[in-house]
Amino acid sequence: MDRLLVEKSGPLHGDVTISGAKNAALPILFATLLCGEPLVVNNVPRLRDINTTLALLGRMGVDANWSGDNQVTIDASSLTSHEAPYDLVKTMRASILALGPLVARGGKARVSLPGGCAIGARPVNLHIHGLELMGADIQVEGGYINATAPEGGLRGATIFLDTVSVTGTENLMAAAVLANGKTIIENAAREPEVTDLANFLNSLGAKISGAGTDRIEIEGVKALHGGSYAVLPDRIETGTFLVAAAVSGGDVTCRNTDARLLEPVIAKLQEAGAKVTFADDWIRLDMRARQLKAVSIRTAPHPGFPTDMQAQFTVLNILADGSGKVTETIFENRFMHVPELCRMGADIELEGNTAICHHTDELTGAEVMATDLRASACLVIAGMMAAGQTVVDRIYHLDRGYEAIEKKLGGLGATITRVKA
Ligand SMILES: CC(=O)N[C@H]1[C@@H](OP(=O)(O)OP(=O)(O)OC[C@H]2O[C@@H](n3ccc(=O)[nH]c3=O)[C@H](O)[C@@H]2O)O[C@H](CO)[C@@H](O)[C@@H]1O
Ligand SMILES: C=C(OP(=O)(O)O)C(=O)O
Repeated sequence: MDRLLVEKSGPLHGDVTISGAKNAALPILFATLLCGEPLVVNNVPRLRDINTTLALLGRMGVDANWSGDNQVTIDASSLTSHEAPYDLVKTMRASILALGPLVARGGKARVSLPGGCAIGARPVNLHIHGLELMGADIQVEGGYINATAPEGGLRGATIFLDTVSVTGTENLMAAAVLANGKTIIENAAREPEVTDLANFLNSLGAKISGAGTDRIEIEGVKALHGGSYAVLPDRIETGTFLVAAAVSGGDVTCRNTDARLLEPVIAKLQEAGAKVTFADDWIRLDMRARQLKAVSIRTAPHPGFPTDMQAQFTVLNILADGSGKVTETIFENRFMHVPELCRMGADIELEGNTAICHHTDELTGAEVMATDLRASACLVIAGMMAAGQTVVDRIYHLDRGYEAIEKKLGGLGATITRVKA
């Protein structure tokens, strides 16, 4: 298993180019199952999760391949299988996004249940319930969801989501594109990645309105046509680099990104004392000669503070002056990074779903274990601020969601080496 050796860094300086968003690219790639004509998707990040998705699409008979550094070309004109098997699904929960498109286009789907993961149980009951309201017959057996569309295909329906679910909204929105009649999703997720998926599908002839609000309407169409689309920038990768710049006292400009995607994160960075400036496609954070102050955050669905930035702000707080409370409201077990940070000398008290983070004079390098994607990123940031060397193990988590993170941080002055297993 690959590991990262992270040395203590000085202030980070320079420019870093942000990749396309993993959480937009994944639903977009699965939604290509809806379309029988050729498609090109640009600004796709080179990630383990994307390769898993291409492999899954390949198993279904889709011709899906890299055709450029960050370009994927797809031909899903003939589907030869409607199954997403456990061996691939177990490595990536987002595989559940195959369910809606498969049952909408091919009339049936057999998708392995993704199971829980380090951050929580993460059930998919809302995905299943929504498809049932659209007329699908669903049986869960032997760890698989077996779904069959009714005679004549899925029917439009009004779906109230009990809980705001990002991939739940995306799965149902995608399925509704080829359903007969109108579907309304109430209490829909408003994340920018949901809007990006809607924009992609509309560019192929879908009729979706209201994406980005909590009420999405989809008027079903008979078929989608081919086209090309560029995935939006990764707001979580951007936020991770901004936090790394802030804790190091540096001056970093993130390019190929969009500040409008990061309003809650930028607001907290400014509250923490950072100078943040931005224009259309860049964000600069300047922390030189400024004092870092702890901030309290509470995760919430968009436009609230993103849970995917929670671990990074936990590190920010332990390195800042004062104490800050980090409250996690989305996932029941998303503090696995806390014991690892404490092994590096952090002073954090866990009380239920709140981590109370106190200023720590100096972190010390240690051998730490990455438990999930954002926890891994937070351990890399902590390692750059710790005396001596930090060894981050199990970085396959990191490779799921960050494109060449050690190279990008290296370009800003960090010393991080990947050791191949
Ligand atoms: C690939 C992708 O886009 N992943 C993101 C997506 O995950 P994901 O879409 O899996 O997360 P959800 O928005 O669905 O989860 C939100 C909450 O709803 C619960 N829930 C969800 C579905 C369901 O059927 N029943 C149910 O109870 C979950 O357990 C969780 O407590 O949104 C999360 C919340 O912003 C992010 O952390 C993930 O990075
Ligand atoms: C939790 C995340 O991803 P996933 O839903 O793919 O596990 C994440 O991107 O932080």
